[in-house]
Amino acid sequence: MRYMSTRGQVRDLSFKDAVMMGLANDGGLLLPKQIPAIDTTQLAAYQTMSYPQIAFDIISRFTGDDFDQNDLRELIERSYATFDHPDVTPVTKQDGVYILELFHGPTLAFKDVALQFLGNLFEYLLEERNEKMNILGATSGDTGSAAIYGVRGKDRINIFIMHPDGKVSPIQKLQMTTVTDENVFNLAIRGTFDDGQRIVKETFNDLDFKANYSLGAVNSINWARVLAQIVYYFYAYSRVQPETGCEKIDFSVPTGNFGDIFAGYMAKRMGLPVDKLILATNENNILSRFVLNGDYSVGDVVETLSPSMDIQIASNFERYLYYLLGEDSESLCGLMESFATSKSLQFDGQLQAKVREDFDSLTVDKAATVDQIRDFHQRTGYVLDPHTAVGVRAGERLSDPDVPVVCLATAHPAKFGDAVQQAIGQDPERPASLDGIEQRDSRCELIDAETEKVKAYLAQRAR
Ligand SMILES: N[C@@H](CCOP(=O)(O)O)C(=O)O
Repeated sequence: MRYMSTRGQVRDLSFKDAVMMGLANDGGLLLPKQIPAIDTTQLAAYQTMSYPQIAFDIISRFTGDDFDQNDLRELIERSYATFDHPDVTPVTKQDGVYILELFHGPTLAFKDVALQFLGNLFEYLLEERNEKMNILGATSGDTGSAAIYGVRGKDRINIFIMHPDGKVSPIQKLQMTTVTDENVFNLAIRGTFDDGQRIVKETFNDLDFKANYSLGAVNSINWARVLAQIVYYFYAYSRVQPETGCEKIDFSVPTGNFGDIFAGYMAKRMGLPVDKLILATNENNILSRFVLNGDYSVGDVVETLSPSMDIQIASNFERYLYYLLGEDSESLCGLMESFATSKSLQFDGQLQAKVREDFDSLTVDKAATVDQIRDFHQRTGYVLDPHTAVGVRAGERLSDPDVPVVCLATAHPAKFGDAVQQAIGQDPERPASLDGIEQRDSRCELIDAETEKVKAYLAQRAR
């Protein structure tokens, strides 16, 4: 199994090197050269396998022979032992829709599924290579704490996480800033998540800086993030298919940075019988406009009730474009260059039709999000977080009545108490991990959204 960049200049990496490289050194994103296929016999076998067993089966198809398989199995088991549910990502049926609960990890969001794994993977690879790493990441709310929990206290790693000041929920902020381990640095940037993501990319694209400070990536620009997220699509299918008897399945995915839904797209390419991937967005609906009209043009970031999706430029979109353009790096580079200056891409009817073979989409605004949380709670007693509400709204509106729909529950409602309170007039139940969080010590620095300032900050505190 070898890896190459969407932009064609990085051509032949091992899995381990791809994980360590994060963003490809030519500015593109890394992808496996071949996509392993999972056949119907294996799909059936998953029905009696646990989450970690399925995870091992899938992940090991992407790691190649130089990864000791016993070590990999142990690493995966350890990563999911931190979840508070025996099924890791349980599926529950509520009023006709299946909810895939991805929020049973330490920081109550789907990001834990990949970042518990990636934290352990980094530790393992750094030990093996006798190296150190400085992680630089950007978050709109959930990746930050999940990444911090994935690597806190780890010997060879320092982590620097930027979040947009004042634009994440109070609990999201506390989950990051109350981790005061020596290796954790929180930066509140004066800007948006897109500024943070731009700073990450500009810093990684300075190849001398990247090498001098051994930069590591925890955002979904890192292939290992996408890989670990592919697993739960197969897991959900293995639990829902036997119950419904239906061969096909729809997934509805609250979408911001396009990493989660891209993992679903990869699962489909591997052979998972996905009928439709429903891309659910809030008012920051650049991806929805792309799916419905071929219009990928950047607007201003709007603050919504689902802050983790307050994103305009979705980094994994490039991975999808690579496939959409027939794996043609040259055309992709042309498009990315033109996007860098114009901030807009328009796709013709033929490409739009190709997109619609896999995706459908709906924009769910603030009022509809509140209405969805309230209405769903009245119908089922189940409390949705605002991101999941966006996904469930889209799933209920767009799925085919003959095809079961699985909605990805990306975060626990307790992370977004204000939105829930607004919708149902009561606070969501609080998991024990949040007990006393407001009283804990916290540490965070405010900084301008300028790449050079962030680089200087990191350089002074690097391992
Ligand atoms: N929604 C994310 C934004 C970063 O996305 P990632 O998947 O690339 O880490 C967040 O909550 O931080």
